[in-house]
Amino acid sequence: MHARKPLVVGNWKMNGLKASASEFGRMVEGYGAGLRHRVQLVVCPPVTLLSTFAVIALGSRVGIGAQDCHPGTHGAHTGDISAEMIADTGAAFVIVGHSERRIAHRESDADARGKVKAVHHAGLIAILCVGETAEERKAGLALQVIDGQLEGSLPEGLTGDDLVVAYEPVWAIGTGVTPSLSDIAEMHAHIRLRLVERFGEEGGRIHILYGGSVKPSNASDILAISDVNGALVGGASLKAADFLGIASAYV
Ligand SMILES: O=C[C@H](O)COP(=O)(O)O
Repeated sequence: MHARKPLVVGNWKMNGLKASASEFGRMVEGYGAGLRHRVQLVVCPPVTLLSTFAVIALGSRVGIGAQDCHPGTHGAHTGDISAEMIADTGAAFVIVGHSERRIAHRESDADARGKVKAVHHAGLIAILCVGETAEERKAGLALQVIDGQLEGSLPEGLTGDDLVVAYEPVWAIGTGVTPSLSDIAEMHAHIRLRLVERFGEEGGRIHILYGGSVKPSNASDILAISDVNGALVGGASLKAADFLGIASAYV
């Protein structure tokens, strides 16, 4: 059984300017004792806001994460950011292998694996995203695709404590459409099985988040599913009221 607190992660994607600090401040303020005891909140702003958010979050127990990193530690990689640089801002998490990077930036499982390794070496926790396309699901290949992504993206030497897995069906991201509750349950149980095969007992404790059109109105149903240990939230994480509304499903 999963013993740790559930995890609700906000991925701000390419949204947010300095003025957004006040909205984040409202999230931090709203993370009162009632929520803190039941759920861990993490917000992943664009890198330009990482340090600012880390300072605002000080003492609040809201975690901060980045949305991507380079697999290397340093060097001639114009425009890239290393996991160590992310750690230096005070962030503790890094999203890796989001489908918006896998598809738009043609990132492979091998790319994701290199990044998970870098995140691990920097002492941070990787939130590894996996998810099938609509075509793959229609062809009955969803479970197989996720197996391939998990197998290809997890480096040797990783421990379960350094990992969060987020299941995000590509067709559910930003569309308002979600899989049926039974399809989510089937996939999460399948991922759990694979994690236990790979990490043993530790695999039973890894958070498996669901992502894709999570909102306050569907959060209670989705988050009540067995082996759904939290959510990775895009659009609805930009507003404090919506993000806290989703987390409140645990209260
Ligand atoms: O990382 C978050 C996901 O891509 C979900 O985005 P969404 O909640 O806007 O559908």
